[in-house]
Amino acid sequence: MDTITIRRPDDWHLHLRDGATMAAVLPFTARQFARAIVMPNLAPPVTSVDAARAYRERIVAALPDDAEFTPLMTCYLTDDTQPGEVARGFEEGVFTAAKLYPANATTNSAHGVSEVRHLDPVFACMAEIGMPLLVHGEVTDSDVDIFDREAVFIERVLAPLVERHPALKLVFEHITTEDAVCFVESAGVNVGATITPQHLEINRNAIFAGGIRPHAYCLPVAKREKHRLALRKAATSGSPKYFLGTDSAPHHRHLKETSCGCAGIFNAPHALEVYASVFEEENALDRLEAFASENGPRFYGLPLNEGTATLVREDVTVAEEVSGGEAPIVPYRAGETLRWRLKN
Ligand SMILES: NC(=O)N[C@@H](CC(=O)O)C(=O)O
Ligand SMILES: [Zn+2]
Ligand SMILES: [Zn+2]
Repeated sequence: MDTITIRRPDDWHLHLRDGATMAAVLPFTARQFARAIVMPNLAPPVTSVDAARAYRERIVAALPDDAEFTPLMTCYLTDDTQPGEVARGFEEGVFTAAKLYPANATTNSAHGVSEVRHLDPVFACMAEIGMPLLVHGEVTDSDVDIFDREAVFIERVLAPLVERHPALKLVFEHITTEDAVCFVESAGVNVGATITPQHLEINRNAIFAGGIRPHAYCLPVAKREKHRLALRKAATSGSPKYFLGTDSAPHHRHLKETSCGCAGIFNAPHALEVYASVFEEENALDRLEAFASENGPRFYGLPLNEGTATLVREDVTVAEEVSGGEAPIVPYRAGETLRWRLKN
């Protein structure tokens, strides 16, 4: 098989940033995906219906003329979030979901939630109206080893949360461990997960291959090989619980290549091609469409896209860097050759 045509895919986890950076990175995603769940971790974060509406307008205004792309907005939950604001945003079609960042877990999460249980009234309201909760699943205690933060989060925060709100639609975002796969498997149909291209391709060795590799660093950090294998198995299993979420997280080159580099991998330019290679390596190309284009909208209760995307078996070399507005950004697998090319 040298060509694959699938229903046009969506990205269920994306960072677009704002301003000139957003305008520079947006065309990459609009070329690959019909819709994307846009993360709200701007500075300051998107915590209100008005802020999300304004951000959505800035994104739409920055789209290339020929783009067919719909941004789906999210509400950043803080200790002060009121159920009424979240519900109003959902009912007015501004918020598609709400995002839970444990305070200080990742980029721009200083305003995140300090005690998850305190937001139970918000979660109860979301369960009632069928609004999905998206979770960055890592504890932040400095005494927990960074490679254990996802597994400990499941035990201390996520399992109790799901038990308290059994009907809540919940997406465990960018899962990186076998523990997360086991948790998702054991939970009800209302619990799903996104999986990034990099966590299917690299394990933690990639961060230290011959020296320190800032462009392989994201959060949650890549784990041991056995976890990568569990993620590949889950993504390609055909289970409707797993769907495509790139977590493309652009940071300018100088903010990655420095003594304290930012977390985040910019994979938007070739995310679909990378997923296709993974599915091919797992002999599961026939399941790529479900993962990329069907499981996400079905979980969210949104219509499937009408158009198609075609991948051809042709080498494509990833750029060494791309323009990121004020400064360049280094894409995932910069300078390397990929085996599939998205045609359009
Ligand atoms: N994934 C990352 O490493 N970084 C993301 C935040 C996030 O998704 O946790 C970012 O906004 O840069
Ligand atoms: Zn995250
Ligand atoms: Zn993210």
